[in-house]
Amino acid sequence: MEVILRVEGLRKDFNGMKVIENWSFSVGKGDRVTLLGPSGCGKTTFLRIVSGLEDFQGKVEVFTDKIGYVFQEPRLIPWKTITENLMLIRRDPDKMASLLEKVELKGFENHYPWQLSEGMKQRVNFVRALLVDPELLLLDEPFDALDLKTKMKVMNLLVDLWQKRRFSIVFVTHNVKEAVFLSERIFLLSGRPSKILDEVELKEKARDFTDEKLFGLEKMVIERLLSLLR
Ligand SMILES: Nc1ncnc2c1ncn2[C@@H]1O[C@H](COP(=O)(O)OP(=O)(O)OP(=O)(O)O)[C@@H](O)[C@H]1O
Repeated sequence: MEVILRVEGLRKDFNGMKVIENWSFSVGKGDRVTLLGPSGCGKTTFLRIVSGLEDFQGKVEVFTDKIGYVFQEPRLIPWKTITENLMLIRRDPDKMASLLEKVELKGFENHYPWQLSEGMKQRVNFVRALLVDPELLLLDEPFDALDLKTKMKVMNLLVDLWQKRRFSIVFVTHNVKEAVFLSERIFLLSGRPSKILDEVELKEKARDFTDEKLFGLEKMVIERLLSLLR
């Protein structure tokens, strides 16, 4: 397996408060991995560490500089239009137009963030991350602001793009269904200070959000989690 991210003995504390406790795992090229854990267990902190925004103890090796980061909230510059926000990342009008069309934002290029709904801004957040043709895509619970229909569209877009380009995905969330739908491997995290309790490998994949397989897989992960937390 060609590794894109290797984590060994990772620890993180903030002023003596232990957050991450001895995480070790690797993510291969083209892998889709989820870190599933409760609020406050260090999921965002981990993505910040991978992006080089946070110091830490242990070893974290990232074997690409093409990282796309979809933040939990859109983080757009309010006084710049959608086009201007995206151009800050990469000047590629064709790619930008094609991605905006895919997330149904064609026609909103010259709008300002305050003129868009939360869900629309979050879709711009996705476009911004995909614009760099990432080899490693970091997703920080980015679906919460999206209504069900839009969420399914954005997830299907991600799956389509992944099938074509086979970038690696590291998704952090507390949502079991989303984890099961978007990844093949799920690391189950404890509460803070968070440890990796177990790793679940999903041999089957659900076709879409209504596929019965999804509910079976979700149930299996929930049962595993409950047995670990007992
Ligand atoms: N810069 C910081 N200074 C001090 N404490 C911090 C800092 N950043 C995060 N923390 C603390 O570290 C812990 C983990 O935060 P983090 O945001 O990584 O959790 P999370 O798992 O992403 O939570 P959520 O699912 O609610 O987004 C929290 O207790 C948080 O208060």
